[in-house]
Amino acid sequence: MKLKLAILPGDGIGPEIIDQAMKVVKVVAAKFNHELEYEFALTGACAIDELGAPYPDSTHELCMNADAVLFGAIGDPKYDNNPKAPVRPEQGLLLMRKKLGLYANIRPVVTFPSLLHKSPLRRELIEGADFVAIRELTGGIYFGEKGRKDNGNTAFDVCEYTRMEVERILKLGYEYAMKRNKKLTVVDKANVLESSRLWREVAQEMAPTYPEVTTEYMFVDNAAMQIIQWPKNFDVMVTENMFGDILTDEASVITGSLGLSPSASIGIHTSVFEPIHGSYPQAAGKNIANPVATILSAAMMFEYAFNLMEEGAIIRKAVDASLDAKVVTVDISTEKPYSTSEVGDWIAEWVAKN
Ligand SMILES: NC(=O)c1ccc[n+]([C@@H]2O[C@H](COP(=O)([O-])OP(=O)(O)OC[C@H]3O[C@@H](n4cnc5c(N)ncnc54)[C@H](O)[C@@H]3O)[C@@H](O)[C@H]2O)c1
Ligand SMILES: CC(C)[C@H](C(=O)O)[C@@H](O)C(=O)O
Ligand SMILES: [Mg+2]
Repeated sequence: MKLKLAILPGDGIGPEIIDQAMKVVKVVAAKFNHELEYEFALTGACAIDELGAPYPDSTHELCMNADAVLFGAIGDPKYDNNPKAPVRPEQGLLLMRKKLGLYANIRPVVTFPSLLHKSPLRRELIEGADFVAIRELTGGIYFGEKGRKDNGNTAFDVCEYTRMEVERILKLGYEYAMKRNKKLTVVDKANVLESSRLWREVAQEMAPTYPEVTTEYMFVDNAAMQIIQWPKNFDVMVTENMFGDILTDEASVITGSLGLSPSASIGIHTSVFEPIHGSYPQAAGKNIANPVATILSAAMMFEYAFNLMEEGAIIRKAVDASLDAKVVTVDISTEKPYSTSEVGDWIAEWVAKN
């Protein structure tokens, strides 16, 4: 099969982790006789520096013409620490999501048997935890009207959802639940927010269409607690943009490190595969960041964008083998940590040999 990819490394640790994922992608493509075609493009702070925009038109065109996009991370402290910056790297990510129609961000939360001791949570609570968080990605407060009034002394961000946006993401949630353990948890703040009440209303209307699925409603504050107290009670969780952002960083504590959490952003025009973490600027250029989230995002790319399940599976097996063999970065083991590139090499070699 021909695999045409757009590769967007981004900022900070982005280029280092994308290098490792690409080592693995190349080995998998060669092993299964796929024709791999890929091109790199700028996004984030590096794109602002070089081309004056965080998601330049040339990058968008490349993404539109690709079968799938592999994305690293964006963000730079020079913008994080300047609330008055007129243009920001994060705007590039949001614009990419909007322009590619990436309405659903699938964030699996699965524990790794050899890392159960790494989580601050008790083993018996997390052993066997396996759920999927589906985060709405192109609506809500991220994309509502925002601004200042009263001479800049009052600021506002509007949270808005249309029925169509809610139906679309809930439908995906139900389809996931049907393929899994038939339980859907709709997370909202319907006791306070009107936008959440629309979510709950639409979910209540849709639930009878999926009689085999148990629909559960949970307020987001409660969900934040239950995710880490009883993670095994979740099967598929669906929620709005910002709640999903926050809850899934929290959920990474179950697996042991934010550096292990991959995602797939399913789109109308193409799909983007990206770790859930950011550009981790403190680690940039040090060859210490965990590349596994990005490597597992590449596994999701084979599975979701190309329906190549064996290719995804071998990457997952290689990652499991690396964790079993303790070939891990410093966030997992401070005893004998491996570098980012050593972990990438080990996983790529394992795929080649097995
Ligand atoms: N999708 C994205 O591109 C994305 C996501 C989140 C944050 N950001 C941006 O990244 C920058 C830094 O944000 P932040 O510090 O809040 O979040 P971050 O996710 O970059 O890092 C938070 C912490 O998580 C850990 N971590 C993250 N990635 C890791 C990895 N691969 N290996 C090991 N440990 C890892 C580190 O302890 C780090 O201090 C900001 O500019 C922010 O806007 C971008
Ligand atoms: C950088 C930021 C815009 C982004 C988000 O909030 O969606 C990030 O945190 C993520 O999870 O991809
Ligand atoms: Mg986030």
